[in-house]
Amino acid sequence: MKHLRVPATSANVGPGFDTLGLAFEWFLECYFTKLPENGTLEMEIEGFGKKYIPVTKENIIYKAYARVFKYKNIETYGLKININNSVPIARGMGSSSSAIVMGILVANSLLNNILTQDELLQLAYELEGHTDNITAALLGGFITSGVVNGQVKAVKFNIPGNLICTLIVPDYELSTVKARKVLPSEISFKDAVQNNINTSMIVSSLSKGDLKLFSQFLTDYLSQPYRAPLVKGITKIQEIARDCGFLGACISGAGPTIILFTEKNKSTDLEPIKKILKDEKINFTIYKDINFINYGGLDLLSKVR
Ligand SMILES: Nc1ncnc2c1ncn2[C@@H]1O[C@H](COP(=O)(O)OP(=O)(O)O)[C@@H](O)[C@H]1O
Ligand SMILES: N[C@@H](CCOP(=O)(O)O)C(=O)O
Repeated sequence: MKHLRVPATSANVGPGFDTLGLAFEWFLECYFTKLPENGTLEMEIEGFGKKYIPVTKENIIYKAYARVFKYKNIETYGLKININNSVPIARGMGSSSSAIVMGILVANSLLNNILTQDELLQLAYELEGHTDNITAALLGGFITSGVVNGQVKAVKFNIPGNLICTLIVPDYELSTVKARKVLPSEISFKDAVQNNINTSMIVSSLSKGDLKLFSQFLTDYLSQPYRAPLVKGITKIQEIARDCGFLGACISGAGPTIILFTEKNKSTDLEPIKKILKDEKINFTIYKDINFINYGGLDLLSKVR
């Protein structure tokens, strides 16, 4: 069996809609091997989604796996795969991208690394539809990405060692498809300019490790104003996040998870934030002191026996 881990990810990082991503030290994990008969599948899932994620060829891990064989015009190898999913689903932590990247990397591994990094990125992007999560899941770190002439391009930066986060994961799901439907087709020039400024300052401050500067440019004018009604508590939490000792708060990916960026070893107070969530009548789980990683699924494949 081989063993693979693919990180969960947080897309957008405030204003960087569809272009910025961060990889968490938090994984979708699997053990897999080739079965003798082509086209067969034996799949088991533990963890989040165990009760409702299909263990059939409809599973997106398998769809991504099969896509690689189709792309290379090779008959799909039989697959036995045991999945352990600790990534909350439809919460804005990139679960679908981790699943797609896993399927592609499993296929690539069984095909003796037939694909280049560019091909891996390209196939993953075509299945997911946006580049921010899949690039972070594949390569890790802090990623800027985009598509030019149909081709995915990504630039990776190391994440400052003193940047960690706290995640507030509500008990309700919000699919990325639904959260994209509320976005407008146009925004004002003023908002576009401010978003432009904020995104470039997030990239430059994070790449230089200047967390103070980073904390001042997290406001998003592209998606958050329209998604706020779907992400309970976000506006009020953002207003008080810095007073509570955090660097700032934003929606993780398409939500509904709220990410509170934190400087390591700085004291923070979650109580006022919990009160806001309580007033909004939200059930949630808080994950404190989550680390980021500078490696991705591409680096995390190992042969265990
Ligand atoms: N481990 C997994 N295996 C198979 N499918 C998964 C897995 N994780 C997520 N998915 C699929 O991805 C969907 C959620 O994707 P999406 O709405 O983009 O939310 P997220 O923010 O979690 O990526 C789920 O409904 C499920 O179909
Ligand atoms: N840029 C996308 C990111 C979606 O991330 P997810 O973790 O919610 O899948 C968006 O904001 O729609």
